[in-house]
Amino acid sequence: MGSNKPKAVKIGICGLGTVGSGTVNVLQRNAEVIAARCGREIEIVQVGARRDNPACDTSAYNVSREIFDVATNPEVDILVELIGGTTVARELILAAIENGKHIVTANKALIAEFGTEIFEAAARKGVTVAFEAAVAGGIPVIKALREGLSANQVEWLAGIINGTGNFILTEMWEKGRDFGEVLKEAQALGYAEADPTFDVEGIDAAHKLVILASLAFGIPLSFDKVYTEGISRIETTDIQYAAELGYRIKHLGVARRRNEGIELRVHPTLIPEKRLIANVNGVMNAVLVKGDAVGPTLYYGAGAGAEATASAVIADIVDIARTLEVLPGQRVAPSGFFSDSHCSSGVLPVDDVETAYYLRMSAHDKPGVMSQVASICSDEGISIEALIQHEPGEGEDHVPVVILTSRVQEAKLQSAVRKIEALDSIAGAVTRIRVESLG
Ligand SMILES: NC(=O)C1=CN([C@@H]2O[C@H](COP(=O)(O)OP(=O)(O)OC[C@H]3O[C@@H](n4cnc5c(N)ncnc54)[C@H](O)[C@@H]3O)[C@@H](O)[C@H]2O)C=CC1
Ligand SMILES: N[C@@H](CC=O)C(=O)O
Ligand code: NA
Repeated sequence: MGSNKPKAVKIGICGLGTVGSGTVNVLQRNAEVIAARCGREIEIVQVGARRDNPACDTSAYNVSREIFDVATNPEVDILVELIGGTTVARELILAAIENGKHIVTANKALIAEFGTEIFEAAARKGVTVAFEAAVAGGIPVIKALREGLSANQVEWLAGIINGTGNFILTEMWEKGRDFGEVLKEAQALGYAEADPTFDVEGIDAAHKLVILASLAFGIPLSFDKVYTEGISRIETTDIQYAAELGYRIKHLGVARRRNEGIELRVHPTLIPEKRLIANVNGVMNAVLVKGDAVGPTLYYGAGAGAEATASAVIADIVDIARTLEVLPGQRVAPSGFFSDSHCSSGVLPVDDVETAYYLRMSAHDKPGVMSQVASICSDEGISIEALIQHEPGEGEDHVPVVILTSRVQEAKLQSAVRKIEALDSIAGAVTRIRVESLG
């Protein structure tokens, strides 16, 4: 009598860096439990890597120095792309799809910028593309949005979605460490992107935000429309003033549905310290999603790192393995929506966005300065909700002044700041950081 056990699913892994080696290690260590959950074994039939990585043992596998061998290997059911970037990775994935392979990738840049092309190619070939590891590392937030929250109209989402950035801000706040030194540590720990500018200038978070927004609202992937600001200009002084006012500074991605369109923005943000998300530290990420039916939900976990990310990569492999024999139309679509034109809302220009603001300026220590600033704010319809002004230091004639404003439209805030900076009694530029209550 023959066995009814389904045949193993055969995977090819391309890229043996941080995530690739983590994936090999977790697949080896947890092979039994993964196979039990999957209903079949997962067999690595080929690894594409320029060189071996001492962090994992691939001696039992067929290792090719040419990753495109994996895309053409007739044995491979699923190609796992872990090389990163948007050039070779795009060609590799399109070649693999053309050869009928399913795809698992951790590559947010690629999905955010070329996802539409890749999903269309996959749909034509009846294969699937899975990318849980692309957003918030090990947190199953893509699955939550695509499946767990499918009954909801998502009203907004906000997340700490870059582990490197959160690690840097946390170390600056908790230990007063220097920005550059902490970034180097994040690179050594394998958290940072190949080009760490992506982490510190908000580009990586913007990639992730457009993926989340597309899944949440059914809008096209629109990376070019995200307002993007990073953490590179955050100073320890601002972290300390924010704390004095009862806030933490976090780098946040925000996507909000409004009647006029969708807000898509990533930037440093003051968040009231009593919010759970304000206390998400180190490499941890968290995503808040507000659905009309379920209300607010929060997803928390490691946003980067070898095994945390491997956890998401392998969950995608398991998902595909479970539905290998299912007809393509019966699988969950990569975008979570079967209708292409689910939502026609456009992305709003940042000038239309309304938030409260933290402003820090250096003011001449003489009477009347604050009334000039207050009068400029009032002319733009801005009220001052809180103010910090310390005594000047010995021999100093300028003092730092910190203001928390009411909610104000971006364009009006910028106009007020220009007028404040033009005052003789204000030295240099005004530091501005948005404030979100997330209530
Ligand atoms: N490191 C992390 O914590 C996370 C990374 N990701 C994503 O996972 C992907 C991989 O990231 P890491 O493992 O951190 O990068 P990595 O730089 O550690 O590993 C990439 C590997 O791919 C190899 N590679 C690059 N181009 C190649 C080519 N043309 N042929 C053969 N090998 C090639 C490199 O030699 C390297 O070993 C990226 O898309 C990244 O954004 C996603 C979530 C978390
Ligand atoms: N560089 C990224 C890695 C995970 O996506 C980060 O720091 O979050
Ligand atoms: Na994830």
